[in-house]
Amino acid sequence: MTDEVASVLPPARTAAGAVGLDAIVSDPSGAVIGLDFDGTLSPIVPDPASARVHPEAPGVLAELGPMVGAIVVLTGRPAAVAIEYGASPGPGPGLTDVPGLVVLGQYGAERWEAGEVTSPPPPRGVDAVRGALPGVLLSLGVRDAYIEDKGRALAVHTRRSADPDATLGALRGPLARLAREHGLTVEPGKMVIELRPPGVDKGHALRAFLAERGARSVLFAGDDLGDLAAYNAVRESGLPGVTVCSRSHETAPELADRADLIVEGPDGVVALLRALTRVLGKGQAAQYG
Ligand SMILES: O=P(O)(O)OC[C@H]1O[C@H](O[C@H]2O[C@H](CO)[C@@H](O)[C@H](O)[C@H]2O)[C@H](O)[C@@H](O)[C@@H]1O
Repeated sequence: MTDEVASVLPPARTAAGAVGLDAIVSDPSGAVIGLDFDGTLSPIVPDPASARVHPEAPGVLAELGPMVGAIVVLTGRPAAVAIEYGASPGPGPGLTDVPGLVVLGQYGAERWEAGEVTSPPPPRGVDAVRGALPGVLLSLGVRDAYIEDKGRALAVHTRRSADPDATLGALRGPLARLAREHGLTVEPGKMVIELRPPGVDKGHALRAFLAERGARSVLFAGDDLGDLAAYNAVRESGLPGVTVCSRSHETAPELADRADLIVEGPDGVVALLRALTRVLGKGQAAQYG
């Protein structure tokens, strides 16, 4: 990496991360840029339905898209919801304006691409859990948790409860039992416990996407426990790769410990993507100018 590039891009904290950044900069058409949605592209807010993409993210991604192999959003949200919440509130671009964007939703079970969503039908256990969940919460005396119905998964949020941590603690065991009884798995996250079908995670999803695109390098940015599987996929791929932690006061220590690069929340992610766009734009100008 030249001194000029190094002065624009934030430095990696690990040797593997430095190799990954080098590979992306020197051969951008082989790079896959993977991004989580909530907490990474979209600031965390109390009401899950009010989350919206960082206003500058789609514009930066729209510039970066043609410079790299692919940009993929890997999220626990339904793919169509990430697209909806990724819309521009004003005249600027939204996520649908990012050239070639793919969104892998519900931890990789769903795919949005070129305006089309593909999604397998939810397993029967999800219906059973949907029916049982309100009664389970009532039996535990939990009246202030919020159930987010994602079609093929149900997320129980405690961020707006009177005591979010205590409520989360009280729910952990019973929700794990409920999930087990109906063949589902539990996905813990920031003030949320999700009951979802097993068999996919962000690691599977990223591995398959890297193979599909014949990736030669990879960067993945995330902020929560569900993103660790994608961090594993970056390392296990054997490709030069960079794991990025979008940090906040509620980031689990494992995320920051295992990240090659730490940035401060979605603002930091956007700044990193902008720096990458600048560096790659200069490279292209030098090549063709
Ligand atoms: O994989 P992600 O894109 O990070 O999605 C993970 C979960 O994110 C959402 O919940 C989180 O963000 C909410 C809005 O900022 C916040 O209120 C909540 O406390 C966070 O856990 C989403 O609601 C879930 O469905 C996603 O699975």
